Amino acid sequence: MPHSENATAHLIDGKQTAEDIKVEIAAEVAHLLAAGQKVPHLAAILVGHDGGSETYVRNKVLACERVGYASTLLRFDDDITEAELLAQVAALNENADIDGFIVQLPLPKHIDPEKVIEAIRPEKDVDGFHPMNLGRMVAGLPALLPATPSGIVELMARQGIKTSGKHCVVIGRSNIVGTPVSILLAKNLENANCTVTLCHSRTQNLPEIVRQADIIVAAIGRPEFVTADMVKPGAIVIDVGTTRVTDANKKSGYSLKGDVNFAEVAPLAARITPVPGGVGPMTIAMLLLNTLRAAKGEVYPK
Ligand SMILES: Nc1nc(=O)c2c([nH]1)NC[C@@H]1CN(c3ccc(C(=O)N[C@@H](CCC(=O)O)C(=O)O)cc3)C=[N+]21
Repeated sequence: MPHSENATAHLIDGKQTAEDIKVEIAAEVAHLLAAGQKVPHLAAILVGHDGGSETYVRNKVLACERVGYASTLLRFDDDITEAELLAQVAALNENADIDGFIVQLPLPKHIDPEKVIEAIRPEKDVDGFHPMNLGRMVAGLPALLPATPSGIVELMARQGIKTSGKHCVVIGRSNIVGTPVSILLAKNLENANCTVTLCHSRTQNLPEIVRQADIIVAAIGRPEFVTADMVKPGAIVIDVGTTRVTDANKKSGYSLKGDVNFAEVAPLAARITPVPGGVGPMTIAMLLLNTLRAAKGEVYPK
């Protein structure tokens, strides 16, 4: 179905799909309550005052309220020491009421994110960033899966996009998105079963490789990096980018730009995710799902 006439008819509605998932989670929470059990409890650590991080963490807390979870937000100034932050992580590890927690990234430069992530108990690591969860994911063992990558797989599955056997080109090799999504897409998870090519900043002939993709996952963090000349007509385009750019016409003072030049690429694509309203809301829905799985001891029995 190449060359769509209507620029919105072929949008992949991540916001609606995330809503559907939240409704399913809320029903499970109602069951837990009816059975006299405690509701899942998600905690988030936010260090500093990065505008984007504040928005995402606030969205996560709001999403908890929506599905009936308990939530705790721990805020610290960006002069918190690494030792203090590690002590906060240890306290959440020990707190039996907390089922899962995240430490919002990025962290200030004087704090080593790897050290902080490794300090999180794998069974409470609802971001799926701990090496234990990453290793289990790679090995195909039950694991808490990172939210954006599993959200991308879930989104395509729920939108009826057939990915099995297709060539997926992932652009970007970050620990949070590019690397894990390339692994998940190659697995049988939700019948993903893609043939995956992972491109990055050192890739030669990148446009030529991306043009071979049936499915493009753009996770570079550079606004409008993917242009029309890189897209095969009829491709599926998943845009993971959410860069804030100043925009005097917006009340907030900024607008969100994806990694795909939407105006150019949308007319070529069979299906495409918008920014906002695509992958972002799915990330939050999958975080909630991970929290439920952690609370139920699904991956690491309690
Ligand atoms: N420990 C940790 N875990 C993360 O999962 C994590 C993180 N750190 N650091 C930053 C990135 C980014 N991220 C997003 C989550 C939701 C939206 C989202 O909901 N976006 C909305 C728009 C929100 C807005 O208006 O800014 C949308 O695309 O429709 C975007 C980005 C999670 N991350």
